[in-house]
Amino acid sequence: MRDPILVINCGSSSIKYAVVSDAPSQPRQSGLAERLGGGDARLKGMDADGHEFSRPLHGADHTEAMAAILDALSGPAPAAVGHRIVHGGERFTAATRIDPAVLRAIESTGALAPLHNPANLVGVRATLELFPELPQIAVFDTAFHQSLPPRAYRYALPQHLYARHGIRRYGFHGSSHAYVSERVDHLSSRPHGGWLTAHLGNGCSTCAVWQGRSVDTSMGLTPLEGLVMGTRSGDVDPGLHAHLSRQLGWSLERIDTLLNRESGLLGLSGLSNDMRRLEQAAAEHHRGAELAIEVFCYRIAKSLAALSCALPRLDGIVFTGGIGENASAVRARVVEALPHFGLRLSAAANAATVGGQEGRIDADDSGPELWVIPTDEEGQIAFETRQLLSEAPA
Ligand SMILES: Nc1ncnc2c1ncn2[C@@H]1O[C@H](COP(=O)(O)OP(=O)(O)O)[C@@H](O)[C@H]1O
Ligand SMILES: CC(=O)OP(=O)(O)O
Ligand SMILES: [Mg+2]
Repeated sequence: MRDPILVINCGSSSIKYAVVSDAPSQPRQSGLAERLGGGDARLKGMDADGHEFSRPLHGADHTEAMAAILDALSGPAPAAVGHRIVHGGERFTAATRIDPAVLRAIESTGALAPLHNPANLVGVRATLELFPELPQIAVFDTAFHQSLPPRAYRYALPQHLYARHGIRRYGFHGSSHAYVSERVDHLSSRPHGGWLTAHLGNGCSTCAVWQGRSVDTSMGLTPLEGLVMGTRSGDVDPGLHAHLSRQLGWSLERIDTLLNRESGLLGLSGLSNDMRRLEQAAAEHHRGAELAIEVFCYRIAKSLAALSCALPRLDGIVFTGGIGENASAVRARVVEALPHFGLRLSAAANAATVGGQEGRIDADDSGPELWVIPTDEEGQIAFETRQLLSEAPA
């Protein structure tokens, strides 16, 4: 039996890890190294015995944080490692065992996910060095969306850009959308239905899922398209780039930094990319925070309404990710901004479903269902890792 699986989710400024066992009674060993590169970098987590720990990382970068994580692991040695890789391009349509050729291919798609793929590879290299004998599996954010039809994945650009350069919409957060859509199919009285899933974390995306398959999603060629995010703008007029370049003389690097790191909730509010901070500030009538939350919610509703066109029938909406699981006021505003969908939110259930609770938050059966389902990207990555290894034993 391939157990347990070490899952590494190496992000732009943090690394999450989990040791996922098939034995459900065990507490899951997991943790987070955050604020990497800063003086206040920390590693927090829970060990194999269920004890919580927190230690300073003293300005550690990704490589040093990976070493600290591998050092902190306790309990049985992992049997395999599953890595979250954000961009798999058109080449990777499913989880794939990592070898030198696969590593080179992931490197070459790095330009399409500059905040993510280079960081993902740091995690891969560190575990390859520490566990050279273990199978290492790449699980791609893009893979779940490979079922998109051409009408959803093609941009209205000349054909050769797609045919020769792979310029198309790919979609991301696939492990999260796959997990919550499968879970709602299991929990709901309307299985195998049409669901809209909203993953609202630091990165945010929506997805339309019909009978277990992704049929459209809000992110595109890169994880910048679509919703307003923590520091990413989401959709802007494509003419903005030329305008900034011609009128303000901005370089491509400057524009890229603006759209990926200085925009979104942070840019709109002028205060923070953190929804908790913005909710506090809005309660004290901070105008920027109020506007940032208003635009954030409206854009989610607009995206859900647009994606509903991809579904023959709408059975319900699922909220997930740090904001989707906790910010009940955001969920209420999104539902309010969709007045034509017959949604009926239960204010009491909505307020009570926070802090990792799973549950239905609609008032009755008269319209589409509303759900909060805490995501489990690590569990989904471990599941796909195990599945690949059982299909193709080492
Ligand atoms: N209790 C809460 N209320 C409102 N927002 C929250 C709460 N807890 C977490 N968040 C928000 O969730 C976001 C981070 O989501 P998360 O899914 O953890 O991010 P990541 O994409 O890094 O995994 C932040 O904006 C954070 O403020
Ligand atoms: C793809 C993406 O946006 O990922 P994250 O939410 O981890 O930044
Ligand atoms: Mg995330």
